[in-house]
Amino acid sequence: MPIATVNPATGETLRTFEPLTATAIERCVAAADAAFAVHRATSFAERAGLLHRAADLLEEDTADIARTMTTEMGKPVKAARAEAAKCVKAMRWYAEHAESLLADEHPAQDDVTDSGAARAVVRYRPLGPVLAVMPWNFPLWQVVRFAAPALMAGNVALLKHASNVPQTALYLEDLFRRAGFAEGCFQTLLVGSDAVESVLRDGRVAAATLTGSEPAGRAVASTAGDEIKKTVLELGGSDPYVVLPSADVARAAETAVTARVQNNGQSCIAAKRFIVHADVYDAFRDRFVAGMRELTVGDPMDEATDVGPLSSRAGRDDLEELVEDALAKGATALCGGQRPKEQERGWFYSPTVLADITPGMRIHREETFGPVATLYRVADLDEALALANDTPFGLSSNVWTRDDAEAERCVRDLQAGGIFFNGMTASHPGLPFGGVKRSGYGRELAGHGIREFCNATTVWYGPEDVRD
Ligand SMILES: NC(=O)c1ccc[n+]([C@@H]2O[C@H](COP(=O)([O-])OP(=O)(O)OC[C@H]3O[C@@H](n4cnc5c(N)ncnc54)[C@H](O)[C@@H]3O)[C@@H](O)[C@H]2O)c1
Ligand SMILES: O=CCCC(=O)O
Repeated sequence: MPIATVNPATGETLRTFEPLTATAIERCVAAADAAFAVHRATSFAERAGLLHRAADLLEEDTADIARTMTTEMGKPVKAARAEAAKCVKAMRWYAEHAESLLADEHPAQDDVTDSGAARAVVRYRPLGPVLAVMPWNFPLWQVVRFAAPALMAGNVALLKHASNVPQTALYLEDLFRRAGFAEGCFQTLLVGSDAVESVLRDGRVAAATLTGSEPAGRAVASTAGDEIKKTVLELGGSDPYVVLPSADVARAAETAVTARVQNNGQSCIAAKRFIVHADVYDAFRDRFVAGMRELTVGDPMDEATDVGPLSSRAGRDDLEELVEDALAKGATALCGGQRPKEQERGWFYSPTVLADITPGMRIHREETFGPVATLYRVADLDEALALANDTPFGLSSNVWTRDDAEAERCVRDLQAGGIFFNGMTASHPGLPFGGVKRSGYGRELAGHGIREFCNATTVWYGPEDVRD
């Protein structure tokens, strides 16, 4: 795929970029290695000062970078501004909390004594340059939620961003440089995915994080496995949204619309499969479908737009094929089910709700990356949980109930990295984020995220080395 800015609302190619040569990549890896030697020795206070400065600059740049994101991948510009604001918040959160999250740990004195030590501590030390392979869907946020903790821990970053968001990728490098991070601490490699393997095999690169699809995760994890390097994988999701009889159905249906179409439906943690108890099915369906029909689809630069185009022609075509397969096999489109007639250019798809889904349809098991919901009717909680777990993915999940026993049962049985009751899944700097099954492994955000790329080092002092 060429490295280019192609406006998904029009299909027009606006800028193209040459990928870095092998020599230029080598220079970047060498710069990362050199930067790590310096950055790892800085104090938490120094790093926090730099990250706060980056947050301030991003806050000032919000309107411009939001327009760049919208131009490159089509999200409504109001959502792009919200994404930038979330990045500012996460930068400040890690600037303020990293030192305490990575404070030395003190094992129980009994264990210290039993090990023969006078004292022992666990210290979190950085690993080195980390390669970040990132997707286009939240082109700032996906990078910042890795970079803020990584830089605070003393690591440095090499970013290989998705090929359709090169200007956002270059903006990020510039942002960290302007904030005062030393040359080489954060670099954008404008390269195709074919360059990832050799960078990851380089002995100076310590680890990799990938957010993206299952095939990309598999490719990066297998190279990293071969090199015995640490990875974190944040992959796809097909999150269930379960509505049970005790729920506030009106609120559940209203939230369901946002949960499905946020980011033009292209979010890993968007609710995708709506599993509704028979007692409240009709009421939920009618409100949900009405809400989906009311959405404004159109120019993502327009402040009134709810749903813009999909990020690429391939993305729109893949979604369309999933819907057509389902319709051919007996699904019913309660709304949408086709491209909107009003948009002649660009890669738009109408907000869609499909009912009468059966296991033989591709859409039952594959991720729908766009504004398409599948709706299921279930007889009881057992059936809801079985259906919720009948997916290769395990990212997050949503349950609407006011019954504590039902909620406890969901916490015990749902196979997912998150369970959100009476609301929709959303990430937050202070809450760990990640999945199980084919959604990947490892965690981002909170203390879990910052420790992923640290060497938890046991420091053991013998009896003759006693200090106060
Ligand atoms: N779990 C999460 O946090 C999360 C967040 C956002 C997106 N996603 C997932 O990402 C997918 C959509 O994003 P996308 O289309 O950008 O994904 P993608 O896998 O096509 O691309 C992601 C990144 O991986 C690179 N890549 C692709 N194939 C590669 C390979 N063989 N070797 C090395 N690098 C490779 C791409 O160039 C890009 O930088 C969806 O499945 C979505 O659910 C997951
Ligand atoms: O695509 C994944 C969404 C990530 C997030 O909202 O943190």
